[in-house]
Amino acid sequence: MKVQLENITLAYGGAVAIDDLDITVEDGESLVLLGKSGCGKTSTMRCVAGLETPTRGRITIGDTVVFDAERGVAVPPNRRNVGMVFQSYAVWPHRTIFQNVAFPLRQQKLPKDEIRQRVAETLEIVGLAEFADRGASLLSGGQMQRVALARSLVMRPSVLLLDEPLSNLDARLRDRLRLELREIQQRLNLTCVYVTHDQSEALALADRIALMQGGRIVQIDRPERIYENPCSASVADFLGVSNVFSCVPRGTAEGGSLFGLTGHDVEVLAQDVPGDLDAPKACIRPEDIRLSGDPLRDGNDWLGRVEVVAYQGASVRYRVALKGGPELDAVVGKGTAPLLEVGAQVWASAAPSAVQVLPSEVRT
Ligand SMILES: Nc1ncnc2c1ncn2[C@@H]1O[C@H](COP(=O)(O)OP(=O)(O)OP(=O)(O)O)[C@@H](O)[C@H]1O
Repeated sequence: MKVQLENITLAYGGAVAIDDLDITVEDGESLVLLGKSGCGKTSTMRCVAGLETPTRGRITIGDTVVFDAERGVAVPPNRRNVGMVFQSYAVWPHRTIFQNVAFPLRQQKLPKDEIRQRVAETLEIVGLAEFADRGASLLSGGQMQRVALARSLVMRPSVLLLDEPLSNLDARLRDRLRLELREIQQRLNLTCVYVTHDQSEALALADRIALMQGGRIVQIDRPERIYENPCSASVADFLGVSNVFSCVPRGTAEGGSLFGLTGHDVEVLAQDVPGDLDAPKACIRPEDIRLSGDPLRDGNDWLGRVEVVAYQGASVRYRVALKGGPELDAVVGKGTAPLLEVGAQVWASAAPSAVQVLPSEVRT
């Protein structure tokens, strides 16, 4: 079901945690709230669930207004039909998986047959069908999180809220469950709001990402668009663009605008730079840097020395100290170039279209 937040403001004492927020989550959409610790992600989610009372604004789920500060409407959490999954699993260890998942349906006093059928269906969805009678204390972290997910799904919620549900799991399991979650969300056409501070999780799970800073949304868009067109250097930095440099304009040159990197002798040529930028920064994604023995002569070529080589399996990550300039990160796909050694002299090159000159921050 569609979820709409209008002008939501939430203050704890005098401190504003959410500042006049407007978001619409479309029916069947997975919206990820992404941002640094303390930017207001969890508070936003708790407002939707009814666990916090905003100071101002209105929240609508489907056609029902569940909160309206002006009209004094505040539907209690248990009547909003909102499912929640947290970082801590909150699974009862002394009960079986079946009992854990059946619990909310028993609370609703549904007939036994219906409970059995709905729990079985839900365990099938999360891949735990054959574990129904197992004691929950015998489960791994990943299985526990699946039980927690099943316990929410079994209620057939209008919207599912997930707050860093994978952060207690090890990296491999997190990767696997991330894909499983996305598959379940898409198959069931679930409306989801997912909170994370992990940009790769956000990119993988979102139909749209809402990037939050200081209780406000600074950019909201599809993952590929927000990654390719961040609105500010701080958003680019947060999304993993590790080459972000302060710069000053040096006029135009053939093929674009020229910028000098502050504190260095290096210049960069960039395309499509908006005029009059406040505290401009040049941002270059590591995968857009090419390393080779010769200059490529298509815009930007900088001579450098390989300082660090980190083999990552599918790719190799290099740190290159530019002559007279800063260090650059470059990610080179497996098999696209011979492996370089620490100390090697290389040319680092980037097309002007790969250099984005952005304001340091955007005000909303
Ligand atoms: N119960 C509370 N009382 C007072 N201040 C709070 C309370 N809960 C949150 N805050 C403050 O509100 C702001 C937003 O917190 P929130 O938990 O929503 O951020 P977050 O983005 O989810 O962070 P994290 O990723 O660390 O969970 C923070 O400054 C936080 O310190």
